[in-house]
Amino acid sequence: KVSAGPDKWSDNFPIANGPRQSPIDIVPGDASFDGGLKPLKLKYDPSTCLEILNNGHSFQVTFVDDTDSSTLTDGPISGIYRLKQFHFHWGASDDKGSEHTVAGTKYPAELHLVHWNTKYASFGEAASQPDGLAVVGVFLKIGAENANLQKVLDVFDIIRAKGKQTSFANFDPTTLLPGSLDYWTYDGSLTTPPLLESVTWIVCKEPISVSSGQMAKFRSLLFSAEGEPECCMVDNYRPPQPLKGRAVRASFK
Ligand SMILES: CC#CCOc1ccc(CNS(N)(=O)=O)cc1
Ligand SMILES: [Zn+2]
Repeated sequence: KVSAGPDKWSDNFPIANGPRQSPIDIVPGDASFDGGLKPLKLKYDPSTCLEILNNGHSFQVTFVDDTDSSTLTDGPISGIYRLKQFHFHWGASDDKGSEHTVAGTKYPAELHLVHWNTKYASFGEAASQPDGLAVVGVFLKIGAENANLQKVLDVFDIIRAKGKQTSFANFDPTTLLPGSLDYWTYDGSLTTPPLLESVTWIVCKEPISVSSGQMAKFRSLLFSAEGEPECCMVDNYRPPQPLKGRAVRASFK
């Protein structure tokens, strides 16, 4: 059975209409440069990479998060946030797919690296706190084939259907980051249910490349489980939500 789309989420998750929902349209001209923002410090240990899973609304690569081996520090946050997983959002065609937009521009896909604040005992505990999570967003732009991304796409045949997972070791998410770590940051939420308003968003200005053929591979995944009518996993992005007076800060001029 296909789950209800973003317009229906407020039925079960009233926070969908809350004051700090994500994603948003980032308008560079409205962002204020903040010289107090530190450079992002991302330190990932490939040996913490565990498995890759089709969870029915995206695919995610999960990490062992019982030590401070893969962390996000500095940037707009204080303390240590541990990498839990990364996943993507994409469209049915190259003209859409990202969750955040930049002055109305949609990218074909967006990478999310999800981290939780170690001042809390676990991801689940952190996810219910206003400073509990930090998600680094990276846009994908059509261009050269991305060899690092290809390592992830190469296991898609094994996780094609909802609920399928396979071990996935020694992958370094650093290889999916752009050359510049200039970013915009604002207070937001998870973009999928439970839509919790616990995310410090950190959206990189510079996209990484993906080829059109690689985007087609994303679209070969299924929302449906084995034995169900096949439903291609596409358009798994939430559209931009009202800013409701929030400030968007830029780490760069
Ligand atoms: C509490 C809870 C829970 C489920 O954990 C997640 C983790 C990531 C996400 C994806 N959210 S996003 N797109 O904002 O990174 C949703 C639920
Ligand atoms: Zn996401």
